[in-house]
Amino acid sequence: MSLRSLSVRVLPGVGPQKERALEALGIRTIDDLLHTYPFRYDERADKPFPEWRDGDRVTARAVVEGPVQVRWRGSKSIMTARVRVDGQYPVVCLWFSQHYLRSKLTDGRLIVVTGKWNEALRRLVVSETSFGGAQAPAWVPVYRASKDLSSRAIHQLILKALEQYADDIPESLPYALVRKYRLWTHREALFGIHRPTSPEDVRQARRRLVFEEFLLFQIQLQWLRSKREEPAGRAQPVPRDALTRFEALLPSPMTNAQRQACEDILRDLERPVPMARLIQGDVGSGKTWVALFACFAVHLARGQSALMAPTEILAEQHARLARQLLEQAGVRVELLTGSVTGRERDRVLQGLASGDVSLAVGTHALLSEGVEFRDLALLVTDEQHRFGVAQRARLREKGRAPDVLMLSATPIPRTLALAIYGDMDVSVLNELPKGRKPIQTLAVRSSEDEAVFRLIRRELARGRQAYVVAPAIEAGDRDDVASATELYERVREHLAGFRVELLHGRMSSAEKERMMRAFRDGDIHALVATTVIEVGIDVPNATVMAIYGAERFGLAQLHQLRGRVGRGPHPSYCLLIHDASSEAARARIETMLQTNDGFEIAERDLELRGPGELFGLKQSGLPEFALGDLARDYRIMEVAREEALALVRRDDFWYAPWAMELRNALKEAMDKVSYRD
Ligand SMILES: Nc1ncnc2c1ncn2[C@@H]1O[C@H](COP(=O)(O)OP(=O)(O)OP(=O)(O)O)[C@@H](O)[C@H]1O
Repeated sequence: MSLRSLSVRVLPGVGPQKERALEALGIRTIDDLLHTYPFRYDERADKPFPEWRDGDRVTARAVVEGPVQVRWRGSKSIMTARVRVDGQYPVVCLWFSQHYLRSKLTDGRLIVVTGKWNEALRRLVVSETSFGGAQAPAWVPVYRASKDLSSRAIHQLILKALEQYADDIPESLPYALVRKYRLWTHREALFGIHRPTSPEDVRQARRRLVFEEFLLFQIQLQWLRSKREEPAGRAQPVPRDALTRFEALLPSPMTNAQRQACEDILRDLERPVPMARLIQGDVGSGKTWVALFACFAVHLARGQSALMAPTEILAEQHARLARQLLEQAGVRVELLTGSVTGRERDRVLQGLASGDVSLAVGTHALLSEGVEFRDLALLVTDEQHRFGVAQRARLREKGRAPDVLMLSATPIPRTLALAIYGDMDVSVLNELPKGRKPIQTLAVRSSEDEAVFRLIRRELARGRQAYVVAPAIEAGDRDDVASATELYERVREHLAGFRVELLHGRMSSAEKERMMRAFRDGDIHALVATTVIEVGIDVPNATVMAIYGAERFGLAQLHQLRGRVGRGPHPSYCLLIHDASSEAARARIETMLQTNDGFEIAERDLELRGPGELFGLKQSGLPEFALGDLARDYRIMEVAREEALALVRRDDFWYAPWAMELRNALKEAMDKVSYRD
């Protein structure tokens, strides 16, 4: 009999009413019940007596010092006894309706009592008693309850089900996995999570159940991915020495992380399935070089690449770098954006169609009508362009199932990357190029921002440039602009003699781009801006990032903004000007002062805010796990992913008996959750 089809009605004491109450909590079967997990455990602190406070729930070892008295109020009994706690403190214990314990409370007997301390009466109202010196369970699971069903009632039902059906709980994981990771069996884990005798029980039980949960999730992702890989791509004949030849073009050596990512890409290109790889890099870690290597390798294999940026100015920036590095090796690079028109556009289109252009750098314009490649083999895009089905179809028309490389400008914890992009392979750039000067981050109270201006003036006088970011305002654009304008006036006063400009969200994109260009070219000394400052903009001469209202920004945003400086040979500064009063705001600023590492910051962000909040992914299919926690359990996610990959690659996974229970669990999970494409 499968517990998945056994109704909770089989349990003694569950009639129609309880059945309905359980159903309201989503519990229909014994299997549902056993997999209803506690959301916390109430710890029974074993505090020494002098620390007991009125109302505390405490557990104590005590010796009975007689006399035991029982009084009756109607049908209810009240029993009291004098005991000595911890061998020293005399206390009166009180039991309601537990007179049946009387015969056990013999003089001099050691008992362990748990109850609530009443300071005024100096009495402990006992709810649980154990004998023989055994330790009472220290952790009591607490379940999400409803008004019809208390946590305690749910726990009782679960314990009954566990006792009655323990032998019918199947082992869902293949034995080899259970052994390899020394996991508890499914049955042991259920006992551990619902009836722990120590924190270690809960830890082991969780480890096993989270692994299983993540494994099921990853198998689904891998399965989706294998479907996606069905339309065969092609193996690209990249020469063995491609990486060496690329490195010879560079002004300085690649970081180890960059080289590793390039090797990952080479391996992908050589496989006949289309590449789907995400480059996860911290700000300034040099993602563009890696992307350009991929384009170069494809060029050597006689294919064409397209590199798509979210804005024209970023496309220009990439095109310039691509020309600098690759043209000397005979790679023809062209820029194609909305502003490229007329004869110039015709010339570029012709080059793409004939195959003379190996690398097209541009914006969305690359996808528009009339843009034809002779043989588009690689598409490099920004994370923001995560393609929908329609776009993918359009691309397929332009090339034959091209390889795809995606760049992510926001470091996110690896776990989350795996969870969100589990259908892609991930390379991480967690290392900055040598010779970067660390950015000095300082927190300044807004009333003391004179110091900020002193520092900016000093830097500008040295020929450097500065960004000043105006506070983000939730109320909307209008206030945003007003506050930015106000700040702009102040900055102008303080920086008299320098050229200061204002950039805000209500300017047209052409105006914004013009302004950014002027800043990039050094024609503007200080740029006051709302958060429209481009992600990814690379102005190595800028050395100050002053952020007003820093308490209102999220950690990821602060880190992105800070990443706009420290990109050249000069020492740089990030000034967080704030009026932080809330605990959370202070924690964010503190984190920024402590570390420059984007991945660490992302982890902290996740801890402080939770994944749903951080990425607004509630609707977009980031699954919510019953037990697993992406912030805490990322290692388990990594292992689960490897194992899932290995499993789905085995032909017999889909029919062999050893995987039957796992397939059943998978089917159940698939029925419950639906994923985005
Ligand atoms: N290994 C390296 N050694 C020295 N300089 C490098 C190296 N790799 C990249 N650079 C340079 O570092 C700067 C930052 O690189 P890039 O713009 O690719 O960063 P990024 O990873 O895209 O970061 P962001 O997301 O902050 O824009 C560029 O000027 C680039 O030429």
